[in-house]
Amino acid sequence: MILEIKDASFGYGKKTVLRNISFQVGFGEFLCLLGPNGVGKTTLFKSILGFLAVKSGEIMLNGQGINQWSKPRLAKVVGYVPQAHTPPFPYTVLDVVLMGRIAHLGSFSSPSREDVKIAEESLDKLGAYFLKDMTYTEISGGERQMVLIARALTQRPQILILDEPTSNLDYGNQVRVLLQIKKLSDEGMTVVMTSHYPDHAFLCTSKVALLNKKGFEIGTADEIITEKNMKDTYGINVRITRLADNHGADIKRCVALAN
Ligand SMILES: Nc1ncnc2c1ncn2[C@@H]1O[C@H](COP(=O)(O)OP(=O)(O)OP(=O)(O)O)[C@@H](O)[C@H]1O
Repeated sequence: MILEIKDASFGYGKKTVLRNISFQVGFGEFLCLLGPNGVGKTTLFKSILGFLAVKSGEIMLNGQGINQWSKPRLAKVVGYVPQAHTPPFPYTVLDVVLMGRIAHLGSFSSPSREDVKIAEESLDKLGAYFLKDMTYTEISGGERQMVLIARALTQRPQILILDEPTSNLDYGNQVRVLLQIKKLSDEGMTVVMTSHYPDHAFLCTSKVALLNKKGFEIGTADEIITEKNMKDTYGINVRITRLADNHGADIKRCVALAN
């Protein structure tokens, strides 16, 4: 799926949060959106999801403006992983993951055996199958995050939007989840996520967009994650270092300096 933002401005009522943003993410691309707290990352996502109208410009999916997409049609193709939340009812984990199939079910129909199989496979892919029969309100924040990602995978979307998908995860699960998402993008899914960690962008993404007071910039991780850009964006000194992985491939890392 191709997501295209054309000279769009975003905001609430009279308040404009982001101005004149343009970018494109295509089949199999994985875009990481970096930027400081409050810069407008979630606002951009709300607009892509159709929850918030753009103030000007256009958001297109496969060449068609999203205002021409019906809500049910959008719900089938766009998967969204919000920051972890606690629902008011004590559903089982499997029930929460099965909610990812809702857009594919007819009115009043219940999930089929195939739907349950897809939901179980999604949990399994993330190493979270053991949570299946637990009560969603009684698992940890990180476990809930895994369940929300499994719910989005169960939807089998064409584009996956993730708002800080690793924010509650331990060090190992952060890497496992990112590599799993990268696998989906390698298989052709379009992925857009936010992160507060430049290293996540180095690890798995094909494009990086940087939002800061100076504006908006997009390119490869190597082009965008520079010592100057990180200083301009986060106000801290960093050093970008290189090392080799177990196969000799080059990996970059962004290291914060104490001075
Ligand atoms: N419903 C709302 N009505 C008015 N202003 C809002 C609303 N939601 C967010 N904002 C404002 O829009 C700006 C951008 O907020 P947003 O949540 O998009 O930032 P963000 O980049 O996702 O931040 P974070 O990294 O902290 O999650 C902030 O100034 C915020 O106060």
